[in-house]
Amino acid sequence: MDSLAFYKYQGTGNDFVMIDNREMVFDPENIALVQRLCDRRFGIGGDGLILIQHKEGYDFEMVYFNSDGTKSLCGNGSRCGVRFAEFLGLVKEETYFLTIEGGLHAKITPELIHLKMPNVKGAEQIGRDYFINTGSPHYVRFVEDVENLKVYQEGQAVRYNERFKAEGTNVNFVQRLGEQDIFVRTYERGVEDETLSCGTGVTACALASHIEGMPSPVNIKVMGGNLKVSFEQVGPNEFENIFLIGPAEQVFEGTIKL
Ligand SMILES: N[C@@H](CCC[C@H](N)C(=O)O)C(=O)O
Repeated sequence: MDSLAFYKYQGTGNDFVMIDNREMVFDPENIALVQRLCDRRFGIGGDGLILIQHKEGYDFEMVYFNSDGTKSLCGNGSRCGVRFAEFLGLVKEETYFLTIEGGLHAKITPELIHLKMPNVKGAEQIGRDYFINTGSPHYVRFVEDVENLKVYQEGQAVRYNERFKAEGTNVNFVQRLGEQDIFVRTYERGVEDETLSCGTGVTACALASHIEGMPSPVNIKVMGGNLKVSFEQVGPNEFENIFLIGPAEQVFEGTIKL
């Protein structure tokens, strides 16, 4: 293989290199290649890389890598993966596909992807902050002025503290804007920087906002656009029927020399 065909997708500014790997043209063990393709100077550039593969019992399998080659559940990446699967002709109005967190359902419209997220059990309160796993681990801190916050510095201070430095955590800063509206900025582990949007992150922020009294659905402004999260509370800090809703689009396609 001396060149590789790729597509580029973005979901509210969270951007991904997308590879049609139904013929296994890309070795999922080749982490150095994931890192190189995600590099914004020496490669294509992206917050992550996604392989779309055949999988029996599912419409497709989505293998997600952060830009450093580590794996986790990616909400925006899943929404973009569904849009790419639609482009490939694998799915139409709805889909059931395999992720690192098991099978997920999604509904597809021309404008939006409605992704059904894994159920959430438990939200840990740490002082006035929260730690919630929505498929990926998320620290949530409520702040007064998120626009002027030093997200990189404040995010790193939590991500590399004694508790989180080994496994890592994503760190979200949330400002309440209205009755059902919040503004979120996220420092992502695995990218080790602020990204313009994080789907599992805004999901954690919507649930934390609900614990603080906000009803579902929660409208979320992020640096790269707008998302919505709806959910049902079924027990103390237990949530089901969680939907992450937002746009996902193809930006360009190309071929890269290997
Ligand atoms: N951008 C993602 C989250 C990707 C995983 C995260 N960086 C981690 O390693 O936990 C999203 O949209 O959910």
